Amino acid sequence: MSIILEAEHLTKIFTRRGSEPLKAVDDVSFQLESGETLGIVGESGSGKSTLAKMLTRLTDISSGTLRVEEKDITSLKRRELREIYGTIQMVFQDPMSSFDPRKTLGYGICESLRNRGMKKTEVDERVKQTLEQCGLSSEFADRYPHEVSGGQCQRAAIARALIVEPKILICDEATSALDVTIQKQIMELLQELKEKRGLSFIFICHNLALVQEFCDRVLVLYDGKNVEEGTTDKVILHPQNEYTKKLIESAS
Ligand SMILES: Nc1ncnc2c1ncn2[C@@H]1O[C@H](COP(=O)(O)OP(=O)(O)OP(=O)(O)O)[C@@H](O)[C@H]1O
Repeated sequence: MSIILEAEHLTKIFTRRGSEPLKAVDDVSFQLESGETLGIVGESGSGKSTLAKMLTRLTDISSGTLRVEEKDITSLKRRELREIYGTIQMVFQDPMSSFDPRKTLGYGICESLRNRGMKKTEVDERVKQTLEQCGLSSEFADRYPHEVSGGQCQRAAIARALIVEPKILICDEATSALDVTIQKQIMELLQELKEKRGLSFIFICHNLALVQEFCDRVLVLYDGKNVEEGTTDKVILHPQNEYTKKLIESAS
């Protein structure tokens, strides 16, 4: 297997006028293999979302190096990032707020393709196909975010991420806002996409049962630091770090 993403000593410091600088992500290093699912766990405020945003360059990196398919993307400028978004995409926790309420889901899903100058007929066909792959009929393209359920909206958000045919999907609590049955359906969809497309996943989730079911390896963040990393069974069944032990105890 080849390494598709490599984080070396990633650090994020938030500075705000009138308050002490905050190290939200502190010297985090890890590798993601092609086709692998890496879970990132940790208590609220441990830096999971900040790390996810660094990996997609939605937030700037204070120090360290980030490579995607061996290309150093640590300091790429906004306009240079378009190429990277063909490889790496993100799905957020709240699907409703990730779509513009005044635009149809179809409009939101194909935005990145339009920006690439693809023809309208081709774009429409891709939207239809991708929606169907995500378990929604093509008529959902004409609906507005408030006209669909949370689960359907998350499927549309996954379609929007997949339409550019990325290799890496970062899911930041992508099922946390959904009820248990819908959560299970979305997990099945992600599993199917993983098998069919050979996608690599970074799966941020506070539900350790889901992490255990879905992830090959787990990284534990505590106070912005990578305190433990290993295969899912090793970390969850035989944790070494005291903090990981507490995290697992509190979840069971
Ligand atoms: N834009 C920002 N400016 C300043 N501080 C921030 C910013 N974003 C996050 N933080 C701080 O960074 C730390 C890590 O936050 P982050 O959202 O990454 O944690 P998390 O593990 O994802 O938490 P949760 O599970 O609750 O979503 C927190 O102390 C948070 O207050």
